[in-house]
Amino acid sequence: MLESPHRHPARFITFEGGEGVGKSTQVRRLLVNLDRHSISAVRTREPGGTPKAEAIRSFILQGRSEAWGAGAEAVLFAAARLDHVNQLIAPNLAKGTWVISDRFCDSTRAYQGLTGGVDDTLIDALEVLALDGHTPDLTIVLDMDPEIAFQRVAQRAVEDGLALTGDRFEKEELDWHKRLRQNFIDIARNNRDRCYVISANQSEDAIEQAIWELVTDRFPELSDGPAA
Ligand SMILES: Nc1ncnc2c1ncn2[C@@H]1O[C@H](COP(=O)(O)OP(=O)(O)O)[C@@H](O)[C@H]1O
Ligand SMILES: Cc1cn([C@H]2C[C@H](O)[C@@H](COP(=O)(O)OP(=O)(O)O)O2)c(=O)[nH]c1=O
Repeated sequence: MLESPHRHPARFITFEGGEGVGKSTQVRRLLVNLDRHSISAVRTREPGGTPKAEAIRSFILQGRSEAWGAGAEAVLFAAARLDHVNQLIAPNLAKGTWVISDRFCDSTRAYQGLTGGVDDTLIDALEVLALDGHTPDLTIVLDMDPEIAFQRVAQRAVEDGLALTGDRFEKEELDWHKRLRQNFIDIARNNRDRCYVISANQSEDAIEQAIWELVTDRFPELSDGPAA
């Protein structure tokens, strides 16, 4: 494997959590901070990230797979992930570029597994298949009350003059989102070496700072300061 200019392997970081907790916002901010430290990084998302995976994303989020059930959907998310790993994640890491993904495998475990009732055995097997050894080096779980997250999303839609339509999963009831929140906490507890929970109920700047402290603590090569 090639190494980054800092002579450390490129890192793979994922963001997880419920709807509207600020994942995309913080992924963008992390990219800016990495750039300031001369780390080359790509931003990606799931489901999606490659043309084939984006095709699966549209199919699922438009609700066309809903009748197939959570098990088949878990397989579809994994099929998208397999392409994403093979075509984007692995090649970038191999050439020394960090990869920052807005959602990854923990979303399948939280949504289709713990919430959708798909058996752990299938979720585990799909994870082995799709990741092909590319377990994230760090997973940041953004955590907050879903009611507040929805208010943020609604507020922004009003400000932008947009209708609040919502995809398949955004249309679920509040209780469903509360269970989902707990699922992400449980996943983090079961993967303490990889997952860190950060409160998303803070200003964007405060969350960014908490994430940067975590990332620099985890990857000491970043503490060298910005490259000249
Ligand atoms: N810390 C924050 N405080 C207030 N609003 C926020 C914060 N972070 C993000 N937002 C706003 O909340 C909405 C959802 O954020 P977004 O990053 O798209 O979340 P996600 O990717 O988790 O769905 C956006 O309108 C965004 O501007
Ligand atoms: C990656 C992944 C996403 N999802 C769901 C979570 C979201 O509801 C949706 C992705 O839509 P997206 O618009 O990216 O949601 P958000 O902005 O909240 O991150 O797909 C799964 O159910 N399983 C998965 O494996």
